[in-house]
Amino acid sequence: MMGILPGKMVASTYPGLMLETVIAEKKRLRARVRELRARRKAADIAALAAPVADALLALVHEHRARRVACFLSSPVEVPTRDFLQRARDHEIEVLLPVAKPEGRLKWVLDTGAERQHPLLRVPEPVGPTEPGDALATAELIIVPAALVDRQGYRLGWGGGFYDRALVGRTVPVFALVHEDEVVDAVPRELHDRPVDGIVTPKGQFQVESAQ
Ligand SMILES: Nc1nc2c(c(=O)[nH]1)N(C=O)[C@@H](CNc1ccc(C(=O)N[C@@H](CCC(=O)O)C(=O)O)cc1)CN2
Ligand SMILES: Nc1ncnc2c1ncn2[C@@H]1O[C@H](COP(=O)(O)OP(=O)(O)OP(=O)(O)O)[C@@H](O)[C@H]1O
Repeated sequence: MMGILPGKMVASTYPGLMLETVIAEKKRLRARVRELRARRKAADIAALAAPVADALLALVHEHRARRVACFLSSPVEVPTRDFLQRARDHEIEVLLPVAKPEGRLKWVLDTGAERQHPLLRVPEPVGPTEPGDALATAELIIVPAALVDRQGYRLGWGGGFYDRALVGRTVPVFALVHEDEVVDAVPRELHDRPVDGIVTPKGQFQVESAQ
């Protein structure tokens, strides 16, 4: 198999795959997840809001976190707004991401105000961005994903936003996905780092430790 990066290998659950193959496979999987998500019915997604809020709140309490990072779900993601409302009621601060064009995330404390991102198909919070490395002030980080595998390797939407934001983080990071988005193996590149746990509407799971 020849290509633009011949011979560059990837340490992965897909041993021996060329880097270009991993990238193509990630692309194929993202398209597949997009397709499956587009088929989900709004009522089915709405029914997940309360159980997910329970699961996330339990996680926050378990970690005794007073400030967490989460995200404003799109209409096809696991819904987060019930959780955000309950976090507000419990005086738990939630940092929400704003995607900047250079590929970085900025963080805004949740107040309930939001708007549609002008280019991406996701909502974003409205409010002042927190200064400095705001994510470093979160005691627990909940991240979106297209897929996550049982070792905690996640596939995002290819922007590298979370890959960059999570470099060097030491607090627990949990991926929030639909139940059928937890898979056996996600293709890995060297920059990919596993999350510590997974939350689905069925509850939370610790990931299997890497072999
Ligand atoms: N709700 C949410 N907010 C988020 C993200 C996310 O994945 N979900 N992000 C993650 O990096 C950042 C924004 N960057 C993004 C980059 C690409 C796509 C994207 O291509 N999305 C797909 C599928 C959308 C969906 O499932 O609703 C698409 O537009 O086809 C989305 C967000 C920060 N905020
Ligand atoms: N730590 C990093 N620093 C700089 N660039 C990075 C880093 N991690 C990943 N990238 C770049 O980001 C791009 C997307 O990476 P990848 O396909 O793993 O994204 P993803 O995990 O799907 O997206 P996200 O992290 O936004 O959820 C790649 O071009 C990659 O080189």
